[in-house]
Amino acid sequence: MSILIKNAYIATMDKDGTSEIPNGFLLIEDNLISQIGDNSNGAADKIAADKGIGKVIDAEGAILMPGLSNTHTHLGMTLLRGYADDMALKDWLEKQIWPAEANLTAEDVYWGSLLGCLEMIRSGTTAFCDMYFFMDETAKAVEKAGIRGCLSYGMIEFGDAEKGTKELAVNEKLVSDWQGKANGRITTMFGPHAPNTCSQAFIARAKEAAEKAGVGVHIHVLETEAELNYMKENFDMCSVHHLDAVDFWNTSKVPVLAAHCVWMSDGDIKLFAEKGVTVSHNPISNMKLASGIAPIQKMLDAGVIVALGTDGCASNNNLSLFEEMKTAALLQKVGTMDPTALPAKAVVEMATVSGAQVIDKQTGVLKTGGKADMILVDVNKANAAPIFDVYSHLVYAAAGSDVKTMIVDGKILMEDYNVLVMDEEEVMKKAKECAYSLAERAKQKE
Ligand SMILES: O=c1[nH]cnc2c1ncn2[C@@H]1O[C@H](CO)[C@@H](O)[C@H]1O
Ligand SMILES: [Zn+2]
Repeated sequence: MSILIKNAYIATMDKDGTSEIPNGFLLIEDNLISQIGDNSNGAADKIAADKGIGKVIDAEGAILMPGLSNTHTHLGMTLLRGYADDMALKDWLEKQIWPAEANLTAEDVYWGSLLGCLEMIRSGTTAFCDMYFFMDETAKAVEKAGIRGCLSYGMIEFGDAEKGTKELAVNEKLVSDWQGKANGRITTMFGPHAPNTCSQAFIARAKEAAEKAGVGVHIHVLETEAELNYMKENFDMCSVHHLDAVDFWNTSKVPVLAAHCVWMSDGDIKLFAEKGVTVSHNPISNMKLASGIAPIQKMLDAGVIVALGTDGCASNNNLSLFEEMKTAALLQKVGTMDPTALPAKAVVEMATVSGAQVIDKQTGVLKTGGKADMILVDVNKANAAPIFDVYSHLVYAAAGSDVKTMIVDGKILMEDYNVLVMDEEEVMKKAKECAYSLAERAKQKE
């Protein structure tokens, strides 16, 4: 189906082309953007008539921009939203989250993932990178929801080689079953959990498997000072250098996605810049668990690719990248005591272009030939009057709930606030049932 969007304020996020078109149009044919341009001379209506376009969206009063990419999630954790708060990472995982997760079923993860997809559609996220369990279920949810998902299985090996072999087999099956499915909307990665929950040898095996399969790797790294201290005590070096010793950060064959990266030294940052690692910055989770402030401005200055992520819903507690963008900017300013740190446009780039680097390089900007993944942000709202600068509006004043329309891979998933791909009431009902029953089962086992 062809779709023509007209009268939009377009923020293309394309560094090589026109970055803003105040009265623009965009034409989608199949799943690709076939034309984008100025509409002040009424070009759109002529195209619609000439081509006999059936679907025309009048985007007067809306910003048209690339969809946002959430580069670090544990989607099934929507069920644990608010399950355990106000704790440090180690206690939070060991005393609350892992015992609860031990009771998870495939059905739980399906409804939790679908709820996550719904929340992402409603807040402008068209693509995400996930690391969790029962990933077939998340894949099915992504297939149904119509968004883009880059899925990894969270492998935790705890230095047990036999367990490691089993974990790798699970992730390998995910890759062989789902890579490229749903017209390429589903891609996969290997997900060794973290340098303090997996051995160096195991993480090296995971990287090898990823390179063999031609897919990326997704890992937590230097999230807490406790991890840094643990690595120093046991290996006399930080996580980054410990894994560099097995060439883990080499991105010449496959992308490497590192979540959190709070406790990075200047040397670590230089290494990530040279290697081309993508960092997923999760400011809200890092603040909530009091993990610290990642040196993002330093990373950007050094040339590191930095994207944004929410982390799981149990440490955030939502999936809104609009909140994440604002928090990223504010936290960096107060952390460096420099109000010029992480300006608005740089933050929007993190959430769009930079995130797309590891998910699908044909997305993340609006340009001819690119895949048609985009959103309309409603600016016919009190919090959007006036707008002097589109990036300032998106980062400091807008909210996820201002997103009114979403198109992914040329298909409309939400139009004028109506979600077209699932029964919202049913998804919320089932997810709540799963969540309360999971909590009940976890409590009984205590
Ligand atoms: O911020 C975090 N740091 C480390 N682990 C996390 C965080 N959030 C969630 N998980 C845990 O990572 C595993 C994913 O497969 C899950 O056990 C999830 O609870
Ligand atoms: Zn995480």
